[in-house]
Amino acid sequence: MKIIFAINAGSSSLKISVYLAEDRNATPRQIANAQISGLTSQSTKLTYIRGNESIYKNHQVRAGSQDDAFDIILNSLVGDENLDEIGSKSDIAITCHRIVHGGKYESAQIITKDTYYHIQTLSDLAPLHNGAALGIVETCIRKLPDTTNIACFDTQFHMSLPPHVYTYPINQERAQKNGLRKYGFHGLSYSFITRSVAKFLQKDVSKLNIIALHLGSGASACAIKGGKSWDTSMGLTPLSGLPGATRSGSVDPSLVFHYASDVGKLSPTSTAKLHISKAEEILNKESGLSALAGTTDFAVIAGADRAEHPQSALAFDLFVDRVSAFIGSYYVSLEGRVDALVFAGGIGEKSSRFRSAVVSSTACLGFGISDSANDSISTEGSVVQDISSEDTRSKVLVCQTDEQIEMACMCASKNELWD
Ligand SMILES: Nc1ncnc2c1ncn2[C@@H]1O[C@H](COP(=O)(O)OP(=O)(O)O)[C@@H](O)[C@H]1O
Ligand SMILES: CC(=O)OP(=O)(O)O
Ligand SMILES: [Mg+2]
Repeated sequence: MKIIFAINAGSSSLKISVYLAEDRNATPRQIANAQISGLTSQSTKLTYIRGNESIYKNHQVRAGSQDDAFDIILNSLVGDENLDEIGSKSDIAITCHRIVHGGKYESAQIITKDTYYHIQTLSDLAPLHNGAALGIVETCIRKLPDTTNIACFDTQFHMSLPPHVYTYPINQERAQKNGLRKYGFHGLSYSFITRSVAKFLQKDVSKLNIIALHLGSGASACAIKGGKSWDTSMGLTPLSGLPGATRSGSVDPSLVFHYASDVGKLSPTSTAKLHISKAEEILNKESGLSALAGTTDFAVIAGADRAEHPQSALAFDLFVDRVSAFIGSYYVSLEGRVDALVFAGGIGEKSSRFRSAVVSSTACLGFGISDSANDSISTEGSVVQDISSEDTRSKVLVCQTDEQIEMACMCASKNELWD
């Protein structure tokens, strides 16, 4: 029996789930889940569930960074006298970390000095993520000396992208030398979505074709063909593709040169560990929905009165337009053989208004939803919920994605951790 900590440092949230793993063949059982959300907004909130009991729901806390959030959650979990399975920090046998950029790693890696330094060299390619996640890895090495740290990569699921999709039309010698290609992210989520939707539709994973949308603070789309990633909207870094809470998504690459005279300089928040230019800072942290609507909270954007808040209406319409364009593109690249369109991530799971707008703008592809099913999605309900209308050509589903259980399963099945 082992206790597994699964840590998911997103760009606006920190989510930690705790599992008990009986042996390498059993699915780890969740015993607690804690998350701090709103790290890019003024109000950070803690939600903590032990077993089936809600201990805190949207409880205001002060956390300015992923590091602060980690300290709060670790203290809540280890300090909880009623969480019987954890007597002390040394009970935590395995800690898995979601590392957004894993370069060419094809499987989860036990974190040694070498893997740590390699992941650090990739930090410039995931400026909102790798550095923050490595900060938490360092804290775990210091505060949980008995745990084995494992890196689980967002990029792994996309290793199946075909060459004509992952190649950029640039000098190929330079591309290969510098690893300049489409990597794709949110892979732990897409891997979970693929397994869960195949089970829901009672289809063999290897025969499943879906268009999946992971729409959170970072947003991406993925065409999944025969259960494998076939195309995805993020690229070398998580900046390209769809706009995010603070990210521009794809823009004309020349825009950077027209923005301001000093965009090529290092930004003031650049450090010895992370070299981020002013241009990268603007496009990653000062753009996206927040630049248009003045908030990163999509519930506020979707709920705003269109006449009174035209900026929110613009942000909403622009996001619908960009998401719909990827659905159209992926529908074609899957040759119209699409079992389901799947919504996931904070926005995909919680905004019925957004799902409705996207499905109506892609109705020409045969997608249709039932308004009553769409309005009654419950985040406490089943993992996959069906919102399709009777006459839809492909199913339209909502999946409560879970990157933490994906990591816990990946790690629990590693033989070397049980020997
Ligand atoms: N009730 C809601 N309606 C619409 N959007 C929501 C709601 N609650 C949260 N969100 C959006 O979900 C996003 C967070 O999604 P999540 O996938 O948890 O983020 P992260 O990218 O940090 O992992 C926030 O940017 C917020 O705008
Ligand atoms: C890759 C990425 O953008 O992740 P998140 O949405 O969790 O910030
Ligand atoms: Mg996320």
